[in-house]
Amino acid sequence: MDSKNNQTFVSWNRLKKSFFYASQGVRHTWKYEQNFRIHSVISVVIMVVAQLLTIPFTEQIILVVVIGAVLGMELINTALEHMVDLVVQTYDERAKIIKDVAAGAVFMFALTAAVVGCMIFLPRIYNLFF
Ligand SMILES: Nc1ncnc2c1ncn2[C@@H]1O[C@H](COP(=O)(O)OP(=O)(O)OP(=O)(O)O)[C@@H](O)[C@H]1O
Repeated sequence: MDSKNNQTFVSWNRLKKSFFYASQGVRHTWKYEQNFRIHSVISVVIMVVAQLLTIPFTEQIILVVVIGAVLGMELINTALEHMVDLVVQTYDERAKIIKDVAAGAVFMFALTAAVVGCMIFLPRIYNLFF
């Protein structure tokens, strides 16, 4: 950790370190969290299909925002799980509530993303066949 006194407006070194630590967090989550891997792969597939179906740019932006929200929520959920495990080593009803509610938040985001995906893709897929 370098000193935060004597700060310049932008320290490229600190910015580089921030990206590095953040990427380590993403890598850790990718390695240990199955849901994150599933959501990431689905996200790539969705964006590829959006290109193939030539979905308008504004709707693609909506997809990117929704996908980013789901993946970001997965990362926060993972951080919360680790924080709970750090503090609580035994069964605790409050730990259960924290983990379950955080998982519920991911679920809500994923559900919202699925609804948005259906609203964008279903009419196009329907038009392809009928
Ligand atoms: N210390 C605890 N006390 C009580 N219940 C717990 C505790 N730790 C985990 N649980 C329960 O087990 C569930 C799974 O917790 P765990 O930490 O294993 O998450 P996980 O299986 O890794 O979840 P995910 O697959 O989303 O990463 C929690 O949602 C919670 O209901």
